[in-house]
Parts: sequence; C-alpha cells; structure tokens
Amino acid sequence: MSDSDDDDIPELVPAENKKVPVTIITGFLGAGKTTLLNYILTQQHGKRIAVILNEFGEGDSIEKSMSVGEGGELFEEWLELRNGCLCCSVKDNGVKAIENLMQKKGKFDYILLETTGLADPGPIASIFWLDEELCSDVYLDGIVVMVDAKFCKQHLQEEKPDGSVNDSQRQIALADIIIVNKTDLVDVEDLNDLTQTIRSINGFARLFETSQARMALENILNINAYGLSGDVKLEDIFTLRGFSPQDKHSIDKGVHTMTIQIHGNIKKSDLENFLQALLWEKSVKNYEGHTLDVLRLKGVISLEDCDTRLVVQAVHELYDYHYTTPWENNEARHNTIVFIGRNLDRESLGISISQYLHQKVI
Ligand SMILES: Nc1nc2c(ncn2[C@@H]2O[C@H](COP(=O)(O)OP(=O)(O)OP(=O)(O)O)[C@@H](O)[C@H]2O)c(=O)[nH]1
Ligand SMILES: [Zn+2]
Repeated sequence: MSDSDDDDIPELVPAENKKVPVTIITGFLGAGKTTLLNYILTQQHGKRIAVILNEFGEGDSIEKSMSVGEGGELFEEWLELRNGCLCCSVKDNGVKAIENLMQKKGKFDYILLETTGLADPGPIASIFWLDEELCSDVYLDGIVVMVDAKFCKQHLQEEKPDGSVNDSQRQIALADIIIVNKTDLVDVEDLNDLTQTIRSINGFARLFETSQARMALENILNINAYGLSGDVKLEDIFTLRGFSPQDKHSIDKGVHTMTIQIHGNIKKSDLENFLQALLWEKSVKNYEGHTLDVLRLKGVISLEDCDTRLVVQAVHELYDYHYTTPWENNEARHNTIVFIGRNLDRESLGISISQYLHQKVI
C-alpha cells in the first residue's frame, strides 16, 4: 500500500463541527434525577456540561437554588414551564432550549436534559429524529431512567383512569440505562423483586443499582446507545420499544403543583409536626374531606434561631433535610414550600399551616 493512499489520511474534522451528545435523564417524581445531575457536575470528567432542567412546578426560583451544581464550568438553560411539561410541548420548549444553548456552541461539549418526574421520554426523544436542523448539531446519546427502589413498584402498579400505560412503565420501557437508586431504603429481597419486574418490562437496558446516584460515569455518558453509523433509525428503535408517535401522552390531570409562601421563622419541632400530620398520619384534608395526597414536596425554610436556610424534601411519606446557604443580614426571611400531589387545595393547606407552623401564608 502506498503512502499516498487517500484512505490512510485521517479526516480532519474541526472541533466545532462535532455534534454534541445529549443524555436525557428521566424518572419518576423524587427518584433522584437532580441528585444524579449534581453528582455528575461535581465529578472530574473533563467535560463542559450544559444542563437543561424541566421541573414540574409553579415557580422556578426554588428549584433553581436546589438544582445547580457547584464548581466547574457550567452553562444552564432554564425552561420555565408552569404546570406543564416538556414532553407535552416538545417543539416549543425542548427544541428552543437546545437552540438557545447552541448559540453558546463551543463553550460546552455535553448536554444533560432532565425531565419532570411526570414526563414521557418518548416525545422528547422524537425531537432527535424530527428536527433535522437541530440534529445537525446534536444527537441523542442515551436515555437514563432513575428508579426509586422504595416506591417504584407502587408507581408501576398505579392505574391510569383511561387504562393506558402509566408514566413509570413508559419511562422504563424506553430506557437505555436504568438506575435503581435509593438501594439503602430496601432489603435485598425487595430489590431483587423490583429488578425482576423492571426486567420484565425492559430486558435490553443496562441496569445499575445505586445509593445517592453514585456510579461510574462512563456507564451513563457517551454510551452512544443508538450508534452514529447512520444505518440505525432512531424512530424504528423507539417503535420497537413500544413508542408510537400517535400516542398522546396525557399528563396526570389529578396531579397538581402548589407553591405556598409563609411569613417569618418556623420552629423545627413545628415543622416536624406538620410534615408528620401531612405525610404520615395523612390527617390534612381538603374542602371535600379528601386526604391531601402529597407525592413530592420541596421547601426552603427559615428556621427560628438558625442563620442557614433549611431545605426540606419529601417523596411520599419519606422526608429529609439539609442546610444550605446562610441568610443575609438584612434579608427578609420567609419560607417557600412546593407541594406536588392530588387533592391539594390552598385554603386547607393554609389552615393547617397556621395551625402547625404558627405562621401566616403570604
Ligand atoms: N435515602 C436516599 N435518599 C435519596 C437517595 N437519592 C436521593 N435521595 C433523596 O430523595 C429526594 C429526591 O431526590 P431528587 O434528586 O431531588 O429527585 P428528583 O428525581 O430530581 O425529583 P423531582 O425533580 O422532583 O422529580 C431528596 O430528598 C434526596 O435527598 C438515595 O440513594 N437514598
Ligand atoms: Zn407530557
């Protein structure tokens, strides 16, 4: 073979022409998506990562403060969706967010797209074969689905009113990588039982078990799940996995988000009593006498005799706390709590908040 043989000369592709991989991170409410995201952002991976977050909430300030990773070079593009979700408004929002990001092209080399816990990854993935212009810049690297080891079984069994496949089942069916997170909360038997159930829905995805979403990042980033060779059609892969473009994903109409602001400082013991009444005893009712069914709660609390913000989070009846940034000296202190669930009504929540927390709703 001669030295001048064209085939031997490597093609020089300028760096800016390289397509940027996108990893979709999905999973049910509270499964640990943000925990994974923050973990990725704090790891040494040599990548400059842009993050697109799509939280299911009314306001975005609270999510912002809790979702941004620390350190490293980080670019964020925020999607503000009020009581909506990315997959129901794919064209408008998902594409726009990526397009906005692409204007900063060259500044990052990876995109992580976190969806809301109620999103269907199918329509989101479809932008990677429907939008040609976008696809000249980016490609879908893989879909990572976070699963809550404690509550997944329950979510899988939930029946939708119209009898269609529920959100949890859809998410698992379309995953390339399934991360069974929160293994610290279950015993080996329950874990095996759950992984078997998951396997019966999706037998081809790679499955990992984690606590606090800790795992080797090479297993989730740059996995190139669909090949870049061009002979695999993304659309066909998704059809094989049960996705149909005609399927209209309807967001669970019974699930609502409510953001409540509360004056002043709160005693930690009062907060405990409120959370236990709401989440454990389920004694808080709405105006029709139905129990407030909280699937997810996130709050930033101003505690009495404490200079640091307290972040409280709950998934079903489990809740945890962590202290974050200090309050500034002259800053007006208040509390913000976001509730996601069924049978929520503002008045009943307000009454039980003044009863337990001894403070007024703003
Ligand atoms: N015990 C335990 N708790 C965890 C683990 N991973 C996350 N959590 C907690 O679970 C709660 C939800 O975690 P997030 O990472 O915010 O979940 P998410 O999927 O981003 O939540 P949404 O965006 O609201 O759907 C937080 O209180 C976390 O501290 C884990 O491995 N074990
Ligand atoms: Zn949707």
